[in-house]
Amino acid sequence: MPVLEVVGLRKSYKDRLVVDGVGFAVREGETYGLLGPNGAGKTTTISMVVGVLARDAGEVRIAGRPHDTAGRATKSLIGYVPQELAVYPDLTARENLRFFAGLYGIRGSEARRRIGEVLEIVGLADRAGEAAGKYSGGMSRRLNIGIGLLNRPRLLVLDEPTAGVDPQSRTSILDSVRRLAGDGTAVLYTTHYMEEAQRLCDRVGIIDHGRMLAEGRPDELGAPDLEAAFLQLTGRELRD
Ligand SMILES: Nc1ncnc2c1ncn2[C@@H]1O[C@H](COP(=O)(O)OP(=O)(O)OP(=O)(O)O)[C@@H](O)[C@H]1O
Repeated sequence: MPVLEVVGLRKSYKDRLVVDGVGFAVREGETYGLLGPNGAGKTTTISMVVGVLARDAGEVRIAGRPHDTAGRATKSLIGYVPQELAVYPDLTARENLRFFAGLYGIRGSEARRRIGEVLEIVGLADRAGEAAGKYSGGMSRRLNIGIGLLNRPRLLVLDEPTAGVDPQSRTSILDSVRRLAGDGTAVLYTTHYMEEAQRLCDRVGIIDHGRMLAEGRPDELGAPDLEAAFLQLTGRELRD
């Protein structure tokens, strides 16, 4: 059974249909990339998947159970890292993690253990005592991912985790994703970077104008590489 199953997702803003019948599944240990140009509907899709945005139609199942915005049981299986950073600049990385662990109801020695694990995974263990406001953009992004990992999610959802970060943080983020997937976490992420998706993703879905145009392993999409597949499918380069 997939960790995530999405069927027939639909969303309109006023009269504009921005997500139009999107469906896909992500299995345990699988990294699934949702690819598409600006405005394709990626963020809207994953916002509905995690439940921060109400859907007009469609179904989301997590580990076989229906996921609705009030469903605590399925919510606790998801780690969500949005595009915008959500860390407190005056707190250290460790203090940020402690604060967010508290929100998840993780306290005391369990919180300490979990925070230690997370800092290790995102490669910030040796900088954990520094104020988050002093971090580079890439380090802040890694801290944000760490927050999404505190509850040991079975599904990790990342919105453009490597956009605009320095090469070192990018490598670190991709290593973290590989390691988490290796441990069985299902990873759903969006990216603009085709070459990155080609290397990292077990499967990708190409989305444009709110529709899923193609889906499969990067080498299955019938073009020399993802960049070419994208151009064939949409008639456009990825970044217009
Ligand atoms: N709150 C909103 N109200 C009205 N329109 C919206 C709203 N949020 C998004 N849209 C529109 O819906 C479409 C899909 O947006 P979305 O953010 O999902 O795209 P995206 O693929 O994630 O793009 P990007 O790569 O730029 O983040 C866009 O045309 C956007 O302008």
